[in-house]
Amino acid sequence: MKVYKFGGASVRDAEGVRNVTSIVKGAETPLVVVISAMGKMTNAFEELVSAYFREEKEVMDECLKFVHDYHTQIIHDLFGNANASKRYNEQMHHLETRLKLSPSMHFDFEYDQIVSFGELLSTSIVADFWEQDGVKSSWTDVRTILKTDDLYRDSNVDWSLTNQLMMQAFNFADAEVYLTQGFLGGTISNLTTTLGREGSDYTAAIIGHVMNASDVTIWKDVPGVLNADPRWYQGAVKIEELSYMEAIELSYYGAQVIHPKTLKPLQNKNIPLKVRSFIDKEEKGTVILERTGISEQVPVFILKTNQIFVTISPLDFSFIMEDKLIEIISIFKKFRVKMNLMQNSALNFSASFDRIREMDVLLSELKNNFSVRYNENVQLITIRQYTNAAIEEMTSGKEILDSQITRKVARFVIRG
Ligand SMILES: Nc1ncnc2c1ncn2[C@@H]1O[C@H](COP(=O)(O)OP(=O)(O)O)[C@@H](O)[C@H]1O
Ligand SMILES: N[C@@H](CC(=O)OP(=O)(O)O)C(=O)O
Repeated sequence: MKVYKFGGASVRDAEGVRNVTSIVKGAETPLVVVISAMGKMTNAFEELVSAYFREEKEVMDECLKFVHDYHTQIIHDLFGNANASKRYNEQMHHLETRLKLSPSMHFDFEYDQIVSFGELLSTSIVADFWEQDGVKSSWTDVRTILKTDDLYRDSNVDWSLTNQLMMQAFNFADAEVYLTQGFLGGTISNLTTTLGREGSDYTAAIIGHVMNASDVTIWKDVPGVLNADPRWYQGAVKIEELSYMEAIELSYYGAQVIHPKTLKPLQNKNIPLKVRSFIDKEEKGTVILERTGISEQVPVFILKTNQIFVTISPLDFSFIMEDKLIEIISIFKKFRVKMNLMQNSALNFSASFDRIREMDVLLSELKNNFSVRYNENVQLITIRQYTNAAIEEMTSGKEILDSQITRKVARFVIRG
């Protein structure tokens, strides 16, 4: 069997849904199709859940209207009638009922219960459209078969339970194509969880792993994995073939095209991952598989923007030794800070990480025992297979706050 994953950009409007439908119609079966929330709906749901949590009724209503209008426009364009998707109406009803309850005090829990509707709504619309358009498929609620712990917003998969439930559900007895949601999971008590932002690639890999897929394809708005994000770097070139190891490194350093958790489940069973374009369907894309050596000798550039760069030093002029490191890292772990770069010297520990919601609380906790200096809005640039020319191109005329250079990789924290 095969797994196809379509992200938000591929289903951001009715034309996108039709395009995805035509790809699925031309696909080899048996097939499991994983779909994310439409367009940027997860961001819209994040605003909705924040308003809900703060009990700001007017903002909530505005957000909900935005979500509803966005989807009904697509339904209208697909079916010629904005009220034509029964499954959408049912899910919308569940969402509205949920929003009438008072929120608990657990933001991450509430986040998952509400933001998950992005995927539930999108797959509902697609399922109804496929029914009308003659694509025989079965809509599956992934929360009932992809079981996780209750670490809301970043849940961990229970592989043994998932294996058992998923194998039973995707048995291909009743359908040749299953349609399900990316990004979501469910606890054993049937509460909704999410796998972390942009986690639908990971869902496809989990399904591929459990079902022993022959391959997994993630359909993107780019021709494949390029040597840089084309939105940022003009003249980016496609990489035909990558080893799992290289791909893991790229996603680890922050190349947004593949979610970092995606590669491991596939590598463990030697299942190739294809990255293909839903725009240019003739394009072969990039294949990621077991291979030795490095692909092409082009430098690969990875940019992470909007970073916080913090330098932490003990108040009493003591060295940064293991005990201090443990203390600092425990605080970071508590706030779920994902460090993208770290460095230490005799008296300082520095790290670059993505901004978090509770930034002020994190800083004040660190300040209890350390002196803390930080810069906001910095860039972290990673160059794999760097050359002097590539370093010059990325850093010339810029203020470098920190750098790390190893045999294969050069990394720079740059102001602004
Ligand atoms: N090395 C890279 N190669 C290709 N695309 C990249 C790379 N780095 C970043 N990107 C960006 O990743 C985007 C696709 O990922 P994403 O938007 O997360 O897709 P989806 O929402 O479909 O999962 C592309 O539009 C591109 O701008
Ligand atoms: N909708 C979720 C999950 C996801 O992976 O989406 P996409 O495939 O569009 O990146 C998010 O935006 O985080």
